[in-house]
Amino acid sequence: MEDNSLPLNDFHVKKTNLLLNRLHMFLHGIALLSLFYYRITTLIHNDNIPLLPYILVFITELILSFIWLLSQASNWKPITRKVYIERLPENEKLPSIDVFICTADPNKEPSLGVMNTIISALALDYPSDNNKLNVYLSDDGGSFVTLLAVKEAWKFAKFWISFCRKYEVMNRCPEAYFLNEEIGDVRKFDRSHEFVLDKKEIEKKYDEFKDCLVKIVAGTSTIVSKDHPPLIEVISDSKDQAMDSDKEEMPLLVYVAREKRPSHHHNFKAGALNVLLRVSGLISNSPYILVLDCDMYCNDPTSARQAMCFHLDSKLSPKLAFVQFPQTFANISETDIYDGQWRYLWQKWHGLDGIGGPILSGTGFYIKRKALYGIQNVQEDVDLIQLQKSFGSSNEFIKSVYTINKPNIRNFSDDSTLQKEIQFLASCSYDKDTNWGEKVGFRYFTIVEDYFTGFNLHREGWISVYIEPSRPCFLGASPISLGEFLIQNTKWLVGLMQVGLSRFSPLLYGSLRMSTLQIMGYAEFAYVPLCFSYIYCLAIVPQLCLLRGIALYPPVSSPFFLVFSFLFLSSQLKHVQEVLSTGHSIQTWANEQRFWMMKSATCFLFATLEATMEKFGLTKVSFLPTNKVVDVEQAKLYQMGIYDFQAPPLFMVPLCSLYILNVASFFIGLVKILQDQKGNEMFVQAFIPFFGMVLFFPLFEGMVLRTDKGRVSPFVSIVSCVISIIILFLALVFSY
Ligand SMILES: O=c1ccn([C@@H]2O[C@H](COP(=O)(O)OP(=O)(O)O[C@H]3O[C@H](CO)[C@@H](O)[C@H](O)[C@H]3O)[C@@H](O)[C@H]2O)c(=O)[nH]1
Ligand SMILES: [Mn+2]
Repeated sequence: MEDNSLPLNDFHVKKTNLLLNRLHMFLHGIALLSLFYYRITTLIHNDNIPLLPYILVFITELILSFIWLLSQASNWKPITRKVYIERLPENEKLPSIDVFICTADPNKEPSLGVMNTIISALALDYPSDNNKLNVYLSDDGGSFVTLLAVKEAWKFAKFWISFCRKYEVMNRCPEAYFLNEEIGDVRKFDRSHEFVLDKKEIEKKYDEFKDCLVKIVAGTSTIVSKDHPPLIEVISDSKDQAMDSDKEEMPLLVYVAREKRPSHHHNFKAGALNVLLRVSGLISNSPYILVLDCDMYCNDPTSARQAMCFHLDSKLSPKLAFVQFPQTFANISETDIYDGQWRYLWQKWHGLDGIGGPILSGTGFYIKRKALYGIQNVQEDVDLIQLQKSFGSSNEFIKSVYTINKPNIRNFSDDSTLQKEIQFLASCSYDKDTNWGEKVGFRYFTIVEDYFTGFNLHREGWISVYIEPSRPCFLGASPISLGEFLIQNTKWLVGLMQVGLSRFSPLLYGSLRMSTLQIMGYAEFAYVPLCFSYIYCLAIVPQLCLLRGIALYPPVSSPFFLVFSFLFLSSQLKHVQEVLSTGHSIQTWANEQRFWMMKSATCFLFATLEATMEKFGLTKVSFLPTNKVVDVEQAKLYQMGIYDFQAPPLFMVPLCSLYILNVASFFIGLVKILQDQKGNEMFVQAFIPFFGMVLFFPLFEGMVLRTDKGRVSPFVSIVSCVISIIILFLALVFSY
């Protein structure tokens, strides 16, 4: 029985972090003010300084300081949460859950991975009688391969689920289970003869399932259709039903391919999720929804119960929109050279949790259906026209909006009116002239539907919570090559910048409706791409001025030299402290620094350009799914912690050009400093390229020392050389 006196969850403020963060904030803030003072007074009193480089440096310092200021919101009050699932009410009293899984392209998202995600969701540790657990797959590729594969997955899942339940298996993703033999969880059973036999049997079934998938993939077209009617199918084979009457209850599994027409914009993942919201509304209509990307399998079957510890907490629940778990990845290498685990980001989520809730992060969250519908309190007296404007013209669907908590499972297969209605809800024009994507459901405005939907919910007064259990509840597949990482980051940053440049800018749209800290938290993400200006300036201007003997920073003998040194040390040491306190090594600090600069020089720049161009109607932004097919060569390099520089030249050329420019400036500059005896004035300007040169030593290796496939291609090296020589030449010839 539920014990009402004991809370279902608990949180505590991370006091040491809070104190360190605020101390850093205070000291670093004062140092920044001193820097501004130095810059302004030098500008006013010193007639000899060359204006252009000086002002460039100052402006970009201001931009970086602005982003730093915004980023302090997520440092303000970091908290961590704990749940007590043993205190949840008994199974019969748990609310039902719909799981939404999205896939878009069987060529980029191999079926085996997608099916494993589906199977792991079907096997969640949650009551599956009375349709407490329902899984919906959205297939945006509308591909026959996926439909056939789902049917096979369902057949295998029946055996798999009973195996998992019988032996209390923790890792319910079959591929992962058979890959990393689990010892701890089945210790009770591992010596039993029965277990050994059952395990052999299920492993054989899994191999058969895999063989079957291979055949399906080989024999079916994987073309992604952009022009097809909606297809919705409840997966179950009635033939087996009688035979299986003694077997366990299975969750419901529904395959949904929404209608696609070239003439209709499909709004990417947000569009797909909204179709699932509507379709599931007429079938299971669960009050809570778990959203998963097709490559994010359930690694801990208790995630639903963990989430319910918040959703069923009577104090939190009325305002709680979603419970966010971190995105963790199964395939991060030891060295994590591309910062694929997003350590830095999830730290921020703890901080945002302390000021109203984490940002929605696309996958691994349990969200309240009502929050997505924009109805905090159901008002019975709203008129139908108004409701149709909000939810579209399906009266059946509108009815479902008012019966969320009374799931009314309907037998889809025998009910042709229901089938028709669902087809209508999955049609590509249903959204048109309604509030879908604007005030209802996942929001369409940007390709980062997660960030923007969460932002809107927070703005409407909802809160969210972040829980990071020690055993990751979900594990995904991270990209493993530099190129993929940079492309993926650019995609996100374009989306964020789209918001930043629009009327939805958190600074405007959020004001009056959200707390200042929360606005800052959202604004940091929307504007962080602007840091590209700082990195470009820092990687070019001081170096060129060094060659010309122009000092941009205070001499070592000046008291302001201390200010600059302090700023550098304070930011680096703060980063080191965060890295160490989250259990990582100094190597992680270097990797994160390097990757942040790489992103700034490429993703941040391109995101700003693309979002600006879109703003002026010069381009159209689209959401291309990240490639999840593993290249063996790339995987090898990645595991060894060696950079794969075979990224698109568009990314590599800026990086290599800046590197060459810095190496050249450092050595020529050093000679010049020694000749002119200008060590005092030029110290900072020699230090900057030196730091870059050392930090980016892997680029030097890639261009000069390496001969393997992942080195920088000679073409990129030559183009970069030419570009840096031109810049150096121009800098030496022109006067400022
Ligand atoms: O038109 C589309 C495009 C994508 N997807 C699905 O969306 C998911 C995420 O796509 P992916 O290519 O893996 O994007 P990532 O860049 O890895 O995704 C991150 O960023 C997205 C945008 O912010 C979030 O939606 C994701 O949850 C988050 O993991 C995948 O399951 C896709 O199949 C669709 O269903 N329809
Ligand atoms: Mn992904």
